[in-house]
Amino acid sequence: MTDLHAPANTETPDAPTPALTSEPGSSPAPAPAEAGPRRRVRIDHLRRVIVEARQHTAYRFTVRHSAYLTGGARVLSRRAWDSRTTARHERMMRIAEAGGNEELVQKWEQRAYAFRFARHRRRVELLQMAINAPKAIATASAAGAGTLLLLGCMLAAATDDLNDVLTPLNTVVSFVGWVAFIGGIVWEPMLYSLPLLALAGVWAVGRNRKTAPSWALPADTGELDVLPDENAIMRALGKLSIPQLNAAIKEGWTPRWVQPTTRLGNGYHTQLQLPMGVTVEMVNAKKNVLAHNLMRKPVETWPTEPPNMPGVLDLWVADQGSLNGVVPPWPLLTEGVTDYFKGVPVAVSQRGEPIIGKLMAANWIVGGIMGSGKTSIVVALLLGAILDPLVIAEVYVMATNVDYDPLKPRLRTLVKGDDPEQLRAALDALRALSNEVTERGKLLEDLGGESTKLTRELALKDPRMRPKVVVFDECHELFMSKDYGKEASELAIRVMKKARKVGITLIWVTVSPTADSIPRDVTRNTSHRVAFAVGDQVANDGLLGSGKYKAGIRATELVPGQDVGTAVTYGFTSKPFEIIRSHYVARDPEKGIDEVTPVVERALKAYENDDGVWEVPGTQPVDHLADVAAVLGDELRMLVQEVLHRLAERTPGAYRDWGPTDLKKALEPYGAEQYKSAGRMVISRDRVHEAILTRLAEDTGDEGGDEI
Ligand SMILES: Nc1ncnc2c1ncn2[C@@H]1O[C@H](COP(=O)(O)OP(=O)(O)OP(=O)(O)O)[C@@H](O)[C@H]1O
Repeated sequence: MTDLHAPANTETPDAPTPALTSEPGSSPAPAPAEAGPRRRVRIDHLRRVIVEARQHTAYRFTVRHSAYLTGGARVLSRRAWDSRTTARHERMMRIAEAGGNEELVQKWEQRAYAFRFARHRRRVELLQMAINAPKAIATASAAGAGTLLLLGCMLAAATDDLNDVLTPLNTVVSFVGWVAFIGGIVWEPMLYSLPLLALAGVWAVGRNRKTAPSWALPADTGELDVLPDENAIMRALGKLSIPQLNAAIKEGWTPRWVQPTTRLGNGYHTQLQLPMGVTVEMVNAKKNVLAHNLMRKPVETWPTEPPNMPGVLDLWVADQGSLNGVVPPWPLLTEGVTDYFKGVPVAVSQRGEPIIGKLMAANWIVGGIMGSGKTSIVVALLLGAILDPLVIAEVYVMATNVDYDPLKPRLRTLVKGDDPEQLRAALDALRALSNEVTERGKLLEDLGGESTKLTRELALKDPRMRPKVVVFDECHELFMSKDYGKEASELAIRVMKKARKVGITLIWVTVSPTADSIPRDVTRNTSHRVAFAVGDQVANDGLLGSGKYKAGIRATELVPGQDVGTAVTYGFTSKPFEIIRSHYVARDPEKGIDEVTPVVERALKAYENDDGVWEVPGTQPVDHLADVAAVLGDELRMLVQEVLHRLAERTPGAYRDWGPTDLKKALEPYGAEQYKSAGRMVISRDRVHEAILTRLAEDTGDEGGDEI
């Protein structure tokens, strides 16, 4: 028993099975474990040879042109097949069915039926013709011969020569003979050249459709793709691997260009209607590929859906590298005062236009990872704010840093640190603000009369109504505090809801913009949202609002360390979002750079000498008369629309939103407003010049009066 079982027991799983064992005397078969790597080495080697062969020009040339031929033949045979059968109809039905479009399915079904019916009729007619052909040929020949003989008889009668009876018949016969002779000569070369012509045609189709593998195609050295025009966009969309989009393109979809590609700021703007079954969200999910296809960085490519145009893809593609250029210096760096009620310059848009940060009736949230530029934009905003002598500024930084130290002389309060003591101070500030908004509300009622919100005149009337800017930096420390967080959240929401009208601006700054660290209602009630580079979708939507990431509004695409000072924002313009590049008021004590302190000194001086009167808000004094005169140039008269257009082009920050009424309001005091001429509203150059001269005379007169 033991012997019988012994061989079976000695077999190990690795031992070769009897069938695989080698013949006695032959070399042993290689172990299966060794076969794997060797085969892999051979495959790798083969793969390398194939890839290296692609480098050879002759090889690429051969493959390319052969592929043009086969590809062209494939395209043509497919076209032929499509035209002879109902394959195209079936395909369209499948697409319509997949898109749930019943109506379209039925339409294609009807077309397929009509096609089959017509084809059947054609075939029946052909068959009928083949049956009738011999009879028809015989009849035609007999009729022809009869006519020719008749002609011959008439000829013979006219010439009195019997031989002429057959003359017409002979002429026709010899003509046919000549045709056959010429045909015989031409036929042979034609027979040989026809396949060549067909081959050339097939090759041309293949070349046109670029049917060769991409590695074999000639290198495209053209710069064309850099311009994101309609063709480039179609090519880019076609390579997004969105099945519904690919199917539509394959079936010859041509989009409706709602807005053909036009130059807009530092980029190009296009709007197109997407085909059925393709949403803007689907395109957005492939935004990185789209950017790549358009030879841009994701942050330079902005596919969005305009709020009032469902199904339309709004695509703004920035110029390559437009985010890398230098941001102009802060306009108030060396001179100028501001007006809290008109806002302060903080950035330029990606399109190069100045961005004015609103303070009145605005609240801000600024977020982003460490070192992304949060403090710098808030410092620029604060510097702008304190350049208005009316503004009271307070800063609570719930961390220990020196970022706001240079502003201290002009700040009413600067609290720094994340100990309970400082958190408590921030909470107290919120408590005080909570009372203040109520008080200010009452004061506004008493002082304001008709006015529903604080104005400069009211703020000047009563020191208790001076505008106030309060910064809470690293505010998540306060909101997440076990002891103070809950109360702070409630107070923050309460203050923000009432602060708008009474001239209090809250600025929340955080590195952690999640629902746990910032109460949802704080974000919801914030008008100006600034997202510098953020780590993920949660932080993105925490700052910009829920659903923004999905809609393609993504600060996650800003590259940390590279896009410092660049932010995706909401609420700055009427657009669904705006990319801004903030001005940087530099300060680096180690390098001996300090642009902040001189501005603070200027602000302090203005504050101390404050007589409540200053010339200009914003960056530059805006002189409407001078600006209108400048855009009029040498024109005697100009249409109002043209003047507005030129003003907006010249100083977009001041005139972008202007309409005819604004223009009228600005020029009316000088008697230079628009009037009707030949049925159209125009501005007269002479009137504007006259107004400037009158103003000048008045100004000089005033100065002279003072001197006396
Ligand atoms: N707009 C800008 N242009 C150029 N450099 C900038 C800009 N903004 C910030 N920087 C540079 O980035 C550095 C970090 O900026 P900032 O302190 O504003 O970032 P932050 O997000 O507040 O960082 P943290 O969270 O660590 O405080 C600055 O010291 C400056 O060198």
